[in-house]
This record gives sequence, C-alpha cells and structure tokens, in this order.
Amino acid sequence: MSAAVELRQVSRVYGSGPTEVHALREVDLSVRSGELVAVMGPSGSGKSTLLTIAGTLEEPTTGDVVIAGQKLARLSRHDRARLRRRSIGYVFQNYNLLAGLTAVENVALPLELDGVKVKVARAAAMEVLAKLDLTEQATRYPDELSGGESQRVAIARAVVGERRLLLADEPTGALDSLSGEVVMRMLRLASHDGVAGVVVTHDAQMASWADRVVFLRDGRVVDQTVPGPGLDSILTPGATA
Ligand SMILES: Nc1ncnc2c1ncn2[C@@H]1O[C@H](COP(=O)(O)OP(=O)(O)OP(=O)(O)O)[C@@H](O)[C@H]1O
Repeated sequence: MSAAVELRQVSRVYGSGPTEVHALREVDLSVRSGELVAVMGPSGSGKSTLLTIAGTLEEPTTGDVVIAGQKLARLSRHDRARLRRRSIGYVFQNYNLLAGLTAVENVALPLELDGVKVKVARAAAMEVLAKLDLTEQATRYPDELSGGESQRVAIARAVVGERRLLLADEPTGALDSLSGEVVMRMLRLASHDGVAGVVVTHDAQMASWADRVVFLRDGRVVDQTVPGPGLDSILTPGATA
C-alpha cells in the first residue's frame, strides 16, 4: 500500500542571497495510513514548514511530495485544491475558526464546500462534536468558547468527513494537559480509522501518543524513534524550544 503522504528529498529555501534561509534540507519522510507521527525540534528547525509542505499549502523548492501515490507536481491546480479540501484536515496554532459561524457551522463547512447537503453535513458535524464532548457548545460562536473548546472545534473540523491525512501544528500548545490529552486521543482514534496523522509538538508527553517521533534540527531529520520511556532522554537540553 502506498504511503498516505511521502516527502522525497524535500528542500525549502526562503529568500535569496544574504537573507536566504534553508528551512528544510533533503527531508525524506513517509507516513502510512493509520500511522501517527510526531515532529519535534527546536524553534526554527522547520517543523511548521514540513507540515505546510506535507499539507500541499506550500511547494518545496526541490524534491517531491507524493500523496496517496500521486505526485503533487503532476496534478492540476483544480485537482490539488480538491485533494486539499477533501482529504486533508488541518489544525493550526490559531485555530482559524470563522467568527460569524457557530461551532457546528464551522465544523460542517468543509463538507458543505464540497457539495454535501447542509442537513447531512450538519449531522456529521454534530456527531464529531459529540465525540469531542462539545454537544452543548455546538450553537455557540467562537468568541463564546474557551481556548480549549475552540481547539477541539478546530480538531472536529479537521476530522469531519473522509479525511485521509490530518496535520496539526502544536495542537496542545494552548491547552492544559488534560484537554491536550483529549485532543491527542481524538487524533489517535482517527488513526485507528486509517487516517494518517502528523503532529508538531514540543511536549514529550503528547509525542508519546505517536507511533513514531521524528526530530528536526536545522531543517534536517536528525533522528527517528518509537516513543517510550526513553523519549525524555533523547530530548537533550535545547532540543525542545
Ligand atoms: N515565509 C517565510 N519566509 C522566510 N523565512 C521563513 C518563512 N517561513 C519560515 N521561515 C524560516 O524558516 C525556518 C523554519 O521555520 P519554521 O516555522 O518551519 O520552524 P519551526 O520549527 O516550526 O519553528 P517554531 O517551533 O518556532 O514554530 C526559520 O528560520 C524561519 O524563520
């Protein structure tokens, strides 16, 4: 079976001349369906860049991104947009919930944009919100939600529908450890349904939910490990920002 997402020798350079930054250098990374991978590394090591490139939101300077066996560079803009809308769920640091829509409307939006009937989309959204213990908050607007609730609504929006790949940038950063655990459990559950997940985190406790932890430094993958009791010892001082 092909990987859900594969980066082949991916490099990303920002700027040019004296301001040139090599955010990623020849990164190879393959994530299978049902696998949850945590990405760790110091600030500026390229974690967010890796996530946006894996999510097709940005293009590599060199190298290839392959999603479900398809080389991204070979797809038309239209096919790429459809793939992004249908198959990839994103959870960003700032949640990106639309202020004018209620929680359930935010969660249903990706399905509605994809042509799913409003009633069906809302029912699917309610189901995911219930899983995240957010039934009562469904009709609230983002400014009526706590930080943790907003985060979970963002997770719900990312997992609703037939997503094959979930990408989360520090999803637990703003949360207390208990809500962080709820979020990681949700990502874990999605992976049991065959969804591939990539999570950027600074937190070894959260990374311990993953099948594999990938360490970045200066844009390179410098280590990969299976999380376990030894994870803390790998996180040398300065390895987390
Ligand atoms: N749009 C951009 N233009 C110029 N440089 C950028 C851009 N995006 C990222 N960079 C640079 O690329 C490098 C990697 O950034 P990236 O955000 O991927 O790191 P990170 O590991 O996610 O950091 P953090 O943990 O602080 O969020 C950094 O040096 C950053 O300044």
